[in-house]
Amino acid sequence: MHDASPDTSRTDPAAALFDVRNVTVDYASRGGYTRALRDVSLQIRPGQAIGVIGESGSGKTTLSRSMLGLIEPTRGHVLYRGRDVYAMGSISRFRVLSREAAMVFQDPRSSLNPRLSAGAVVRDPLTVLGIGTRQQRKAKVGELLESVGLAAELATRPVRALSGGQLQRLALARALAVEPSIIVADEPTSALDVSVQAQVLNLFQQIRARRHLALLLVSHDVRVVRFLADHVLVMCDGDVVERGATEQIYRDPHHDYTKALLAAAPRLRVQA
Ligand SMILES: Nc1ncnc2c1ncn2[C@@H]1O[C@H](COP(=O)(O)OP(=O)(O)OP(=O)(O)O)[C@@H](O)[C@H]1O
Repeated sequence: MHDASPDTSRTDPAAALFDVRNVTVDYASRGGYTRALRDVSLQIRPGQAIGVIGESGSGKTTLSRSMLGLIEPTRGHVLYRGRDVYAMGSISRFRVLSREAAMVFQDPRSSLNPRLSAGAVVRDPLTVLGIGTRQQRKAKVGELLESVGLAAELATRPVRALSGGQLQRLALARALAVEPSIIVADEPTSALDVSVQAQVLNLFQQIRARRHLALLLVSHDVRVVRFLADHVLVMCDGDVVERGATEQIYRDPHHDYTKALLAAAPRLRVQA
């Protein structure tokens, strides 16, 4: 395996946010099982952006979900700041991970409740986790909307009245509400029009830099990963076949699968 990354695994585990150790996930299927992940290890440190690329079915989503406490590994361990996620009770697992690791999904139209107002969407995680007083939550919603480039007045608008780009900004504001250490984004721009994809990618980049946020970015779109991630994991049929610093992998891929994946991708134009 080509491993150009000095800090994705094996190095000082105490400093990692996530430390995924030899995780295997099997799904039961009729007459047997599907091995979605095979002995996968990785570490994510504060502020680090890791991209996971691979074709459909390669195990990207299973990896991110197992890190978020949603799919228990068949073998191996997921540690968050040194604590084994699946050794915690389900309530502490929820409390720790929902405060520390926030998700942004592919399609905000299906992940956000269309009947809620934009403000309620952002306020919800604060209310559920009991963060701040009512007044503090209200003020924070306005700040969060503005931090993702949405006018604070949008707080009263229903979700269904917002555009795709506005919705993904809203999803990011919701994710930021709990002041997480890491954002886990699964195909965050693939449901958006091409014209707004670049804006949303730029926003992710700015917010990450401003808040020193770590990012786990799952995408089949290798251009998106190149733009946002410092390190890349290349997955094929549940295996990590290559990993390393993004530019190194993109300029000099070693594995045939990575070469094919990169060769198939068109160029992405993002204004800096
Ligand atoms: N709930 C499930 N039950 C059974 N098999 C599953 C389940 N979820 C995923 N799989 C299988 O596990 C493998 C990995 O799937 P996964 O969704 O993690 O891949 P992916 O790379 O995220 O794909 P995509 O880009 O299409 O979302 C695939 O073979 C898939 O069919």
